[in-house]
Amino acid sequence: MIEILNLRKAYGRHVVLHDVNLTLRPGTIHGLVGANGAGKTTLINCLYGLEKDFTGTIRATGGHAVREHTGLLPYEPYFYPRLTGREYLEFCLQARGRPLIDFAGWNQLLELPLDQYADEYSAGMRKKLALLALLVQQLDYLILDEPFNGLDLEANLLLKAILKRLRDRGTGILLTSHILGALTETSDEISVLVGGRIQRHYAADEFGTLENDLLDSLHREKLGLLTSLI
Ligand SMILES: Nc1ncnc2c1ncn2[C@@H]1O[C@H](COP(=O)(O)OP(=O)(O)OP(=O)(O)O)[C@@H](O)[C@H]1O
Repeated sequence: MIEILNLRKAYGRHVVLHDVNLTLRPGTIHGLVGANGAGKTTLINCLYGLEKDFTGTIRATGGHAVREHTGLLPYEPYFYPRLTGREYLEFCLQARGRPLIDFAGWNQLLELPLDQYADEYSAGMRKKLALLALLVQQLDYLILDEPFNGLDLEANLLLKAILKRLRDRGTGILLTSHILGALTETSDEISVLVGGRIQRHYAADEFGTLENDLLDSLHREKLGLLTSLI
């Protein structure tokens, strides 16, 4: 289990995260939803150790550093120039001290041209390669920032199936998405981040009210305007 307790992060005088508490359990998909600028990426960066300057506690059971057993899919994966997809996968395994494997079986899933330069891939292919690199590492936890964004319909459907299978095999997954349906279809629980605060935590049997709650909390005034217009 990974626990975030009373996380507070500021950039200068701008407090971006206010006393955030969140738990990521093994065998669970935890969705994180929030408007642009709500603080999702900052939360992920603190969780993964990419931001150091925060207060609060982030701890994994067993006393391991979160990063030891956790993979991150960033919003926009970056690849060094002149590195093929295959070399990137090999680099990721070597960086974790894992033995090299034959990627052929794994690549039947995502069908990437592994011998082309990764920085010449399309946006969707780049996301698939970053995902494939996480899959081959067989990590205990995954943090996925907008994994569905940029993927075609086929890959979206496949990714949902992959995430559910990983969850059933015990992986704990933290997932952000602006596509509410993608979150409610895959997640076991969803936290709503508003202005850097966890506004509410929803269990799966409460997802039915989530869309209307969000509409009301985000757009109450506009909904009033809509009623007067239409
Ligand atoms: N390096 C930084 N320096 C200063 N302010 C930052 C920095 N990174 C993020 N912020 C601010 O922190 C707030 C939260 O940003 P963050 O990227 O975490 O939001 P987000 O929920 O991931 O948004 P989006 O859905 O648009 O990706 C924003 O107001 C942003 O301007």
